[in-house]
Amino acid sequence: MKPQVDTVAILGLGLIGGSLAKALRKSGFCRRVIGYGHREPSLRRGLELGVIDAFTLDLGEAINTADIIVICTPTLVAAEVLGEILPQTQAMAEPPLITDAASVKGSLRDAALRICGEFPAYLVLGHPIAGSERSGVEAAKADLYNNHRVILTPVPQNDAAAVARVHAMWLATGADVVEMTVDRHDAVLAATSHLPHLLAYSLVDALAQSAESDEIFRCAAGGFRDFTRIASSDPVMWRDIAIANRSALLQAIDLFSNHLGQLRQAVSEEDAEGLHATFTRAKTARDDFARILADRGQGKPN
Ligand SMILES: NC(=O)C1=CN([C@@H]2O[C@H](COP(=O)(O)OP(=O)(O)OC[C@H]3O[C@@H](n4cnc5c(N)ncnc54)[C@H](O)[C@@H]3O)[C@@H](O)[C@H]2O)C=CC1
Ligand SMILES: O=C(O)C(=O)Cc1ccc(O)cc1
Repeated sequence: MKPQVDTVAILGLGLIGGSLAKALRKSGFCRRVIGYGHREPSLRRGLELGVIDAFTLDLGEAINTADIIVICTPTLVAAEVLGEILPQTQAMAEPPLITDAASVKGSLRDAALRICGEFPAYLVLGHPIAGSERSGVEAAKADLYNNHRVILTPVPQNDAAAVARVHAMWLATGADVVEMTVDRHDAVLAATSHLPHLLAYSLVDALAQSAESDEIFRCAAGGFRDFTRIASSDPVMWRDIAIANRSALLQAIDLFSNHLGQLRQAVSEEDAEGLHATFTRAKTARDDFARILADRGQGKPN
């Protein structure tokens, strides 16, 4: 691909930023990818691994040299980083395009409004729906976003050319790019991602604290492993997500608690018909979901 921009700067070179850097370098979307962060060792490691072309510990340098800045730090840090960047870019005649990969969008939209008064045309919020329970630049993979969704959440104040450029950047990684409102994004992700992580952490924590925990974990089967894989995810990342998306997450928790309460009652009353109906509905929905994933090339249809 002929380079569409000169420099992309990745702020926070971990799994998500490192994977984006690798994918962009492989695709040729930009001439070079630079890393910025507060920890030199992981940036140096990124350079050794060929994830980035260069790095800087100077935020001003990253802002002044990049055409696109992608914030890939934990969610609450991303709002702080916007607080450092936007006062500088607001004073520039031709500010770089700014985007991000954080898992919650409303908290960043609100931070941008607080900092700038009105939403900057050149800030396009986004979220790749791809990742894993692993973190850090060592886990970065060039094909992480291939055949995965990226959700952009443009607002009316956005410049259409800025949105198109972020769209093109993610397309270059092999992703399928869709658009959604900020609030819809946060409600959907609360239900499909933030609640499942909370449940996995909760189940593992509850069992780990019980007196028989050693025996429970020794005897657990594949279903327990599948259900709890995401409880190995980074606690800082998920603490930030739970706080940043608390309002939508509380609604998802309440919906789920209510449903679990009904299932509890069905078990207690030996309501075989009710249990069977619930499990059948869920199996049909899960089988449909598995087929959607298989059609997108993301797994087997089961
Ligand atoms: N891990 C996943 O599966 C996914 C994560 N996300 C979101 O992407 C973002 C990054 O997640 P990961 O790459 O998994 O985390 P990570 O822990 O692998 O990487 C985060 C990076 O940010 C750096 N960092 C922390 N504070 C910083 C600061 N003040 N200034 C500059 N750099 C700083 C860290 O040193 C680290 O290199 C998070 O907002 C997360 O919610 C989005 C989709 C999937
Ligand atoms: O590990 C998994 O299965 C995930 O669910 C990855 C993930 C984590 C956070 C996101 O905001 C999006 C995707």
